[in-house]
Parts: sequence; structure tokens; C-alpha cells
Amino acid sequence: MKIDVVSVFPEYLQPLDLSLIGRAREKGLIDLGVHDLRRWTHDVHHSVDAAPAGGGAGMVMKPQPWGECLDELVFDAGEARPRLLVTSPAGRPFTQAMARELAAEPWLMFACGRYEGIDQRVVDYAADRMEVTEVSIGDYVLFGGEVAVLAIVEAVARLVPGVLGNAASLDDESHNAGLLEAPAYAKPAEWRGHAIPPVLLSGDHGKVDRWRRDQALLRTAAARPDLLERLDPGSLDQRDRRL
Ligand SMILES: COC(=O)COc1cccc(COC(=O)c2cn[nH]c2)c1
Repeated sequence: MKIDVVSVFPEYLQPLDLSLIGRAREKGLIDLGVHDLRRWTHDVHHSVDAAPAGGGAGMVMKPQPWGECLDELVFDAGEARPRLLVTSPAGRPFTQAMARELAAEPWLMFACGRYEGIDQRVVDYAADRMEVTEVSIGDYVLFGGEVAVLAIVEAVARLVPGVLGNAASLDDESHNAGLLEAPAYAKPAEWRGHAIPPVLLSGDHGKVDRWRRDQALLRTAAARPDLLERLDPGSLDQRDRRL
């Protein structure tokens, strides 16, 4: 998978060089490119923003640097087109389902907005030439899209085959089967007056699986009843319904 990120703060994306993403890049599973939008400015101040048309507070990212960035990274680079993701408070909520959707894409490009946002014409112009999705990591406003890109790239990268060593850990993690994950424990069996639930030390894998399923349902009902609403009824067995 090829991933490009365009930002006025490329150093914000350095954490992607660490840990899992770093190894994935070494293995050639992910080809990550981070680009400074100011590379496509030509004035002495490398300005990327301008006063909002129609007045109002703040500044808007002007279209010209984005247009020339897309020319160089996309249009002049060949026939292939990336899926363009613009992280934004006004975007489609990012979920594990979208992470799975994005992990299947051969090429993702992230545009990091800042200030009051990117001139809408950049989004419209790009949408005429490639798939564009505005995506939100939550209902709040950040200074810029870089933090959202870090979260999205991490969630997507770990789903790329080969990136996560033990693929099994993907199976029953939170939000995979539409439920939150059961609580996890490690030795010692007793810690500061708190014991590991005995079933987990029983060696009876059937009982352990059942206990984890029950805990996942109870936890989801308590913390995220909205997820239960969305569950496919077919995925709940008789015992589940009684919980
Ligand atoms: C067309 O889209 C844009 O212009 C995006 O513009 C902006 C404006 C302000 C802040 C951001 C950064 O994203 C978030 O704050 C965000 C993402 N997820 N949750 C909060 C982006």
C-alpha cells in the first residue's frame, strides 16, 4: 500500500516512522511519503493561506499550492489515482469498518487541513478526478488534520496483511465483531487484592471463550448500547439474548 500525506507541518507525521509503521515500511508493506505543502508555494513567505472570501475570522488554505501538489504527486506522475482523504470536523465518522475499507486501497493520499479549512474548490476539483472522502475522527475541532491522519494511518496500517505479526489478534479486538473487547488480564493471579477471574485460569477454552463473549456483550451494553443496536441479530445466539 502507498500512502502520501501532505501537510504544512510534515514533522508532525514523524511518529509514523516508529514502531509498527516503521517495520511495515522496512518490510515494504507500506510505502509512506510525507510532503510539505510549502514545496508548492513560490512567494518569499511560502504562504499557504489567505483571508476568507466573504469575510469572517481566521484564514483559509488557498487552492494554488494544493493544485500544484496534486499535479506533481498525482496527475503528472501517471494514470493511477489515489483515494484522497481530507481529515475534517465535517467529515464522515472514521470507524473500524472504514479502516477495513481503506486497508484494501492500493493508494491513499491524506490532505491535512488547517486554519478554517482548505478552499472548497480543491476538494471539488479533486473529486472530479479521483475518489475524495472527508473523514472525521470525532466531533471536536483540532488545529489541523495531522493528528487525525496519525490515528487513521495507524488503524489502517495494522490491518494491512503482514503488518501485525499475530493476525489472530485482529479477530476479537474491539469493534471487529461489532462488540467491545472483553477485559484482559496477565499474571500474577493476585495483584493488590484483585484476582484474575478464575475461569481464565481454568484451562477450559470453551468456558473462557464463553466468558469473554459474555463480558464483551455486557461491556458493549454498558458503554456503547448504540453498537448493540447496529449488531446483526443473526450474530447473537440464544444465550447472548438472555444477557
Ligand atoms: C475540506 O476539509 C477541510 O478543509 C478540513 O479543514 C480543517 C479545519 C480545521 C481543522 C481540521 C483538522 O481536522 C479536525 O479538526 C478533525 C478531524 N476529525 N475530527 C476533527 C481540518
